[in-house]
Amino acid sequence: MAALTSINGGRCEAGEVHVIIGPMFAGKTTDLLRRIESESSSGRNVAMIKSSKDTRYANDSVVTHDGLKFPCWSLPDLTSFHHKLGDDEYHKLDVIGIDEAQFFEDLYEFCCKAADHDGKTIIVAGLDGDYLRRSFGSVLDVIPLADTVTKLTARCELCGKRAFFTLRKTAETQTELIGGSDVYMPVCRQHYVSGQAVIESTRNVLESYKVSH
Ligand SMILES: Nc1ncnc2c1ncn2[C@@H]1O[C@H](COP(=O)(O)OP(=O)(O)O)[C@@H](O)[C@H]1O
Ligand SMILES: Cc1cn([C@H]2C[C@H](O)[C@@H](COP(=O)(O)O)O2)c(=O)[nH]c1=O
Repeated sequence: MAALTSINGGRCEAGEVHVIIGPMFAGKTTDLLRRIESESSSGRNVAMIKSSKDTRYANDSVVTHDGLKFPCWSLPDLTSFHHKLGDDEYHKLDVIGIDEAQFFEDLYEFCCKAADHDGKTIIVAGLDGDYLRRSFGSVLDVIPLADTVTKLTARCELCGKRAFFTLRKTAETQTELIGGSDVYMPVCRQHYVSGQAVIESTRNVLESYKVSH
């Protein structure tokens, strides 16, 4: 506690890190908004940040797949947040929500500084895995920093069972591809494996067609 007290310039405040993960459509943004609204109703000063890479819906709001909204800072990185807000406003903040956390390369450094040194509560929502079920960005890196981790599930679009994974329906192969239900669907394990096989064989057919024409 002595170390925290001195780090915080005499204020005896400990920060917190809470992480919400899961596939697309699992309710990560809905849960993040609910927690931020509840903190705000308890009188705490809150701010929301989302990645400026996500150009779906509004630029100045975090929006759920059901259309719920909350005003936010849309930023290319998290390091610029303190500077953009200014010292006075930053120091007044108690809680910071981060949506689309997979797109922030500086997530780990930001959470360390904000929670350990500045006494903030950080609530992070993002994809743990990409469409190939590989670790996405730095989301899994912040789990060792976290007080709590919540893994949500969606409903498999093909059978209605619990969905743990996100299937990309198109042939594009880059990791980052912004989209909603036009490009992605949540699926259970069985339908991830069968769906991925169909998409890969379609991609191979398209590739061989390109080579021969
Ligand atoms: N297959 C699905 N499974 C669960 N929810 C779905 C599905 N398709 C659409 N939704 C809607 O998406 C909402 C969750 O949206 P959101 O919080 O933006 O999710 P996330 O941030 O995890 O992508 C649900 O409340 C539900 O109404
Ligand atoms: C699986 C996967 C997703 N994305 C993108 C698609 C969306 O723009 C966001 C996720 O949004 P949500 O709030 O979780 O619905 O990430 C991507 O770029 N690459 C992927 O593999």
